[in-house]
Amino acid sequence: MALLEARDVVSGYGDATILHGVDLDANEEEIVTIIGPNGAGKSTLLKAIYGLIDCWEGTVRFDGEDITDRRADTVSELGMCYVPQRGNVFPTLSVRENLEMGAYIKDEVTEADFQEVWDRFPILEERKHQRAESMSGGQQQMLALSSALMVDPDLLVVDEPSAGLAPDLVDDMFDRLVDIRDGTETAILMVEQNAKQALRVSDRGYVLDMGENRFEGTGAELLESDEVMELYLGGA
Ligand SMILES: Nc1ncnc2c1ncn2[C@@H]1O[C@H](COP(=O)(O)OP(=O)(O)OP(=O)(O)O)[C@@H](O)[C@H]1O
Repeated sequence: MALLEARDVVSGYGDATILHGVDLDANEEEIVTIIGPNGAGKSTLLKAIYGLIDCWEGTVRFDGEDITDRRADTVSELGMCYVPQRGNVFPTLSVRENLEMGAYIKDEVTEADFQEVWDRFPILEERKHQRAESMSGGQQQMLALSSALMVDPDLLVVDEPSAGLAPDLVDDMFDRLVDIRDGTETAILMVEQNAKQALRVSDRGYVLDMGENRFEGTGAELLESDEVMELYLGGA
């Protein structure tokens, strides 16, 4: 059984149906990337999985449990954390305070928890007393990921980890996601616009278009598919 199983998910906003019966799996310790055109429903799918919007039809199971109708905060307690694309840090709090907020569902935060973050992202230790808003986009993204990791999730759901990064920092961000997966055994489900670069580090990927599954396969299979390349990856 997969760690995450979304089946026939139908969802949207108001009376607009955006997802028309989408399927998606993520296995333990996998990096899974959803790609597709603007407006395809990628972010909406993450929100429906995590419980930020309702699933109108279909089911979402996580770690064997039906979470279809669970609210996002209770999904976090089960071990799934979500990092949105925007507004993912508390701007006026310091780096350290942000990490404390990230760990809110833990009974106790130890210095060892912080040390893990400092070891992974030394820049965050250097800036631990600075306000989050004073850091670069990439540093804030590292902080957002680190805050989510404070509760040792089994699955990290990330909406566009490379958003707003300078092009030469994008591959570095993906390498860091691989390090996180390898170092913490956390599976990662992400949506990405930098599709080719994301698929290179992904175990598996999905192409979503107009709220429907179009293609799925290993990262390498999608990159090698002429059709996917032509239609969704901007040609060879
Ligand atoms: N809060 C909302 N209320 C109403 N419609 C929304 C809302 N959020 C998104 N939509 C609409 O849902 C559709 C899918 O949006 P979504 O953000 O899921 O697409 P996406 O594939 O993530 O796109 P992008 O790659 O551009 O971020 C779009 O038509 C969008 O306008």
